[in-house]
Amino acid sequence: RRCNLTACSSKMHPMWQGPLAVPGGDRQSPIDIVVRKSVLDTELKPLKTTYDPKTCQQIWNNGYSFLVEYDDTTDKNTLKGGPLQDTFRLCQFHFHWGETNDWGSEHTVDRRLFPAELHLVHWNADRYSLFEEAVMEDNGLAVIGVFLKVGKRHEGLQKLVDALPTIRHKDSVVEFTCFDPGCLLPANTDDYWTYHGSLTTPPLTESVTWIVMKQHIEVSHDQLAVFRSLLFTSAEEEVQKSMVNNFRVQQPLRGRTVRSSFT
Ligand SMILES: NS(=O)(=O)c1ccc2oc(NC(=O)c3ccccc3)nc2c1
Ligand SMILES: [Zn+2]
Repeated sequence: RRCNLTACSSKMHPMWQGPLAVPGGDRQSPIDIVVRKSVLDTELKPLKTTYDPKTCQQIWNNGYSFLVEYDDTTDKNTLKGGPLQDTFRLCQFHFHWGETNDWGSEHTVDRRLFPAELHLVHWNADRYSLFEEAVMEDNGLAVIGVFLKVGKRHEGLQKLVDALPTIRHKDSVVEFTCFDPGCLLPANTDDYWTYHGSLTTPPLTESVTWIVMKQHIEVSHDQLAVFRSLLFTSAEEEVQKSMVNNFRVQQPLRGRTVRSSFT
């Protein structure tokens, strides 16, 4: 079970002890997806992703998670279809995880926790010219969420895992090329839930169309353990803090409907 709020908040990074909800925020993320309350929408199309591994640029520790960043100045990495009317460009992907395999995901499904969650962050390139503009608009961003379970080793993830010890501290950056983010998607991307929400870390802006995959991916215990070897703190800080429990607690649904692309 996810630790109760007090236990979590004592262990959680200060950032997550901050505002649990944005004042007046009525579409905050993450949420618990109550499967039997989700509504089938037959208009929802299959997702269409096109990613070019050559546009991968760097991997860095931003003090909340580690990010793999892509060149988003062209239409080489796009997300279309699903609930989206426009073409969205991938700018980065990152993860959230716990200190143990018992919790770590941001979204939950019928209160079920996963040890980690992948977020592929895209912005609406049909209407805006930069992420920074799109992040302020209610149809500006689309984030694909993929749950991770502990099981067999994920071969595609290993190249990324091997780079983590080189970015242990906050603000460390290394060049990272030729990585296909598509290898982190589950085999079935036709089955997903979608709802209107927000970024789950500051600035918490309510500009995200969330697309949460029903099918999870598997990574090995050892691969996930390397995530936990990262640090929230920069090299200069005297007290080093392990980067774990970098998830936000679930937010009120506030009457929103979660749609499903499947029955
Ligand atoms: N956990 S989350 O909701 O997916 C989430 C939360 C907070 C985020 O801030 C950013 N910023 C950029 O990607 C960015 C990209 C390009 C330039 C500047 C910023 N992405 C986020 C995703
Ligand atoms: Zn995230």
